Amino acid sequence: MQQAIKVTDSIYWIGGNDRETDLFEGLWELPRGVAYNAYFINDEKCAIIDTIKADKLSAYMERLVSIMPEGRTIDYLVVNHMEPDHSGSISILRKLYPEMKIVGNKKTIEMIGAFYGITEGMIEVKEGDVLDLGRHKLTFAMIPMVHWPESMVAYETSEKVLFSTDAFGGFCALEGGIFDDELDMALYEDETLRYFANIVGRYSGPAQKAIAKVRALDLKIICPAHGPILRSNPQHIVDLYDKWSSHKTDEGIVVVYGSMYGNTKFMTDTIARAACEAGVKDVIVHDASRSNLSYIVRDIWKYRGLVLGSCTYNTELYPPMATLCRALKNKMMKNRVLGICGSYSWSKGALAELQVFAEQGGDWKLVEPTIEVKSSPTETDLELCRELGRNMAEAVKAAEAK
Ligand SMILES: Cc1cc2nc3c(=O)[nH]c(=O)nc-3n(C[C@H](O)[C@H](O)[C@H](O)COP(=O)(O)O)c2cc1C
Repeated sequence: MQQAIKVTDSIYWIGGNDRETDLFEGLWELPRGVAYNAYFINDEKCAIIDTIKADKLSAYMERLVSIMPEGRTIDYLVVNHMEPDHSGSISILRKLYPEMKIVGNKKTIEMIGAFYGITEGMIEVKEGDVLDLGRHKLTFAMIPMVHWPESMVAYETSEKVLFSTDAFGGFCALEGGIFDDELDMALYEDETLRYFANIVGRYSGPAQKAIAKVRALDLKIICPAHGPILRSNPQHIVDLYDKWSSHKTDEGIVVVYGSMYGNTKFMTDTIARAACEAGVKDVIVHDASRSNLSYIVRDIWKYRGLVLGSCTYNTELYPPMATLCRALKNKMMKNRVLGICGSYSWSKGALAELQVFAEQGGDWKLVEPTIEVKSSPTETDLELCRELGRNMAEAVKAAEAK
């Protein structure tokens, strides 16, 4: 039977690792899996923080019963977030522990009714309310839109533990270790950024408000809903989320191309080479057709510069490039520099759409020249590509100097 893992003398991890789901939310690749964290607090009253995705319930239940004291029941289920990777087992838990009170805010309670048809046995909490378990006391704070409207966190005052829901979480199953000091956190950081950029990034404004609340707490341990538990240096993850949600970027350029026969790729490779020759070390090239969108968005979130190059396809932007532009617009990114180029053979189309994206797709400073090539780039076109590469390099360096 799977065992609960001790976080403190009375708090236990009862979550599960998912290495079977290929795509998180049906979209984002999970080559290293994902963890759904949930916690049990043993006190005069027993409480659970969150449930788990329904098909991972068996590991969760094994861990729970491994630590449940004899003759006790679950008094409270705290629901910090209603996304079904955390809420998916509420109905079964309620059947197993019919006396268990479900604790959530007004929006949580509405959602529990809508998702699971449960309307009885709820405790509604508001900002600052305290749930008394005995020695442990949970104080609730609302963090709407990090990641859903009902998202909230619970801070346990006696042990200074924050149950932070999706905030400060990341992709990657917990590989043996579950605490930051048991793992090579450098490996987890990329997956945490990929999670942030794709799941939370759009809600950077709300994330900043949540971070301001967290900064006011005396913190010993952060227990997020995904990714490692942060106990050796919990401030580090807060600093990372703060950096990413305030749109602070590293010096570097992401180059993404959409190309069927290599002509547009020739242009973007030329731009990438010129940027490198102009002194930018981090130049990352993605093929929009082949890189999973989540990796492209992760890298774009990290670096200040972005170059988009697309061929024209049936009068429009090449479809994977259109998908990327749409995703980036949705993210409402700020403080970035952008270079664009396009190719066509008769009607044009791609570059015009990239120009619209440059104007309406976020806070992008357009770097000249924009380049449009008929079929295959000439030496004159390639010289313009080199110029764009050099100008991009200058722009990302100048932005850093500010
Ligand atoms: C299926 C297909 C559809 C295309 N549709 C258009 C189009 O509507 N208008 C246009 O000007 N060129 C169109 N083109 C031409 C390409 O955009 C052009 O040849 C471009 O240089 C190809 O770039 P690539 O080598 O990077 O794929 C199309 C090409 C293909 C293969």
